[in-house]
Formats: sequence, C-alpha cells, structure tokens
Amino acid sequence: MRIASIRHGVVPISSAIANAYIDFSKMTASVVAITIEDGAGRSATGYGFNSNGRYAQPGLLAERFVPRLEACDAAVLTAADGTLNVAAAWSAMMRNEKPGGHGDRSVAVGVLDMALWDAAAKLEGKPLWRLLADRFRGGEADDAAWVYAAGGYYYPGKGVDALVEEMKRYLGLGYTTVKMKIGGAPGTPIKDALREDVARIEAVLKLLGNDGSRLAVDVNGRFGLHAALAYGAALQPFALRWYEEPLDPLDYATHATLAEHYAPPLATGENLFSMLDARNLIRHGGLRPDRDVLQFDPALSYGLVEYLRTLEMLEQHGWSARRCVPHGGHQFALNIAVGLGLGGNESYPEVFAPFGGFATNTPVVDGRIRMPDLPGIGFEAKNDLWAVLKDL
Ligand SMILES: O=C([O-])CC(=O)C(=O)O
Ligand SMILES: [Mg+2]
Repeated sequence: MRIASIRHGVVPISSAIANAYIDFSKMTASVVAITIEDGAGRSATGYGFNSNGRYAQPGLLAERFVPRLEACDAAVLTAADGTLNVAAAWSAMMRNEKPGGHGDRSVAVGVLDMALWDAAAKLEGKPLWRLLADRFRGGEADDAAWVYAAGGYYYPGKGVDALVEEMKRYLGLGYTTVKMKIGGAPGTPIKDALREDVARIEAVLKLLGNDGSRLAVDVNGRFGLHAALAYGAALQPFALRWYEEPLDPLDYATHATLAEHYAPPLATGENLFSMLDARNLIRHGGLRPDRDVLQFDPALSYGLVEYLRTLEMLEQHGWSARRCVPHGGHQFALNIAVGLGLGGNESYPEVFAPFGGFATNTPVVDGRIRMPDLPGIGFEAKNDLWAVLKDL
C-alpha cells in the first residue's frame, strides 16, 4: 500500500438558519481526497469531509495531519492480511499529539479517517457497511437503518405555520419521526420562551397524531440547570422521542441531576469528540442505558477508528450500540449504523446540502432507508455531493 496523493480544500455550507446557540452564516467544511495504490495494480480514491457544526480545518490538515499521513510507508499502511491498515495510519497521524483537549483536532483527523475507510472499502470492492459487518459482526448487517428528519431551525420570519409545513414535507418524503429546534427565542425570559416553544411543539404534534414518540426536540446546549428543569417539567407529559442537548455537553454532573427529574429519553453527545469524553459522560452524566440516546458523530470525533473504541467502551459499561444514533446526517455514519448495528442515523432533508443526505436514489420508506450496494461509502451515488468531491 502506498499513498499516491492527498488533496484537500474548503467549501462553504453557509445558510441563514440558526439553532439556539449558533447561526450557520459562516459555516464551512473541509473536504479531502486520498488516492491509495495497493502495489498489485489497484488504486482507489477515498473522500472525506467534516459534518456541520464545526468549521473547516485547513491549517491543522496542512501543517500536521496530511504530512504525517503522507509520510506513512507500505509497512505502516499494509495490514497483515494485505488490506489498508486504517488504524495504523490513524496512529501515525496522532503521533506527538498529547492526550486531552481534543478541540478541532478531532475534526481534522475525522476527515482523513473517513477518506481512508472509503478507500479501504473500495480496494476490497465492497460497500463500507459490508466491510464493517464482515470484520466486526460475523457478516451480519442490518437490512435498513432507521432515520429521522432533523430540521425545524430558526429562520428569519419563520412562524409556526412554516414550521408545520416543513414537517409535513418530511412526512411526505417517507420519514415518520422529525426533530425541531427549541430554546432559541433570543433574549426572551424563560417563561415566555417556554410558552412559545410549547405552542410550536403542540402544533407539530398535532400533525403527528399527537404521538410524542415521533418528535424529538433539540436545545443545542443552550440551557443551564434551571431552564433545563423548567422545560423538562413542561415537556414530560408529551413523552417525546428525546430531549436533546439540554445542557452544555461537558457538564456531566448537571446532566445527572436533570436525569433524576426528567423520566423520558434524553439525548446528547454530538459535541463530545473522543472515547474518553464519551466515557466521562457515561460514568458521570447519569444517563440511562434503557432509554437515552448517544449522538457521537464519527466525522467530528477522530473518525471510525476512535468510534470503534467508543462502541467497545459502551459495551463494557452495559450500553448497547442500538442506543447510538449519530449526529451529522451523512453517509459515513449511515454505513456505520447498518454495518455495526446502531440504533439509526440522523438525516437533514432540507439543510446542510450537499454533505447532509444520502445516495440520490435511496428513498426513505416508513422511516427506514436501505443501503445501495456500491464500493466504499457511496459518495459517487449522491449527485450534489459528487459534484463537489469530483473536483478535488
Ligand atoms: O444545529 C446543529 O448544530 C445540528 C444539530 O444539533 C443536530 O443535528 O442535532
Ligand atoms: Mg443536535
């Protein structure tokens, strides 16, 4: 195995939407293409990008992680069975990086890790979900993944009617479960914000036959304990699918307090970027393995090499992989969900194009999606994304 080339760039994914914590007016993503030759006449190009919420990482890629990867020779890149050794390449990228303080470094490494897995699966002539099922689950892959439509963003001039119309479009696309933002009314006293959000939630629930299990709400880490508890008390009777990121993602003890008072499912983890951060959440966050949902996003958190460590840690702590529903709405996590038997995957039918979304001709039916049988992650079959990646 030999790295023939690594190319990377920055593309915008800006839009006028906002959640309770940030707007996306300046959002960018890193994109990479890695071409690998296997020494036996085959070559493959793998592609990677970071999912929304963290910005492009051109400096970290150019100064540290791409040069370290380029320096890997055949002894590092070739596994004992002749396949591409992604884990060894990952360790080479992380040489001379101290532990802790993961910051945006995990994003830069995640982009390269995604491209390496795409190339590895292409070199083996398999879809990534098939490679993962063969390697880690005795060949058993799920036949489809549960996906939910994430949206319900704040948008200038967007009222309750437009929110309900948006959710209606998601149901029309085949989704059965939807997610909306809450907690974003700027500068509003908590009791007024809560009244406004309850009205927004009730309007969407009406569309969903008042079935709370079909609606998740997302605070994006905006609340402190007082607001999280006040909202929790108001939300509890709706029995929602989950109450997401009510608190700062790193404030584990406060999660534990909230979990004592809020019985229905909580969800968090999209802003935890390493196995060790995830383990602190599991150890100290008071989350409940019979109901809560873990949203670690492999594209933002050092990639699949690290995500495999996170899944192993979860198993040691009595958590099923089925409790994991990654953030990010991308094909990488979708392959992982099907191949490794996660609980499902996020989907963004109307936001974060071209990175959000799945292969162009894979419809959602009854809230589930089947994987195409294409080598690698399958980016070539997602027309809008391929139009960006092929220029790299
Ligand atoms: O709005 C965002 O930053 C994305 C997000 O939280 C999600 O997809 O759950
Ligand atoms: Mg979220």
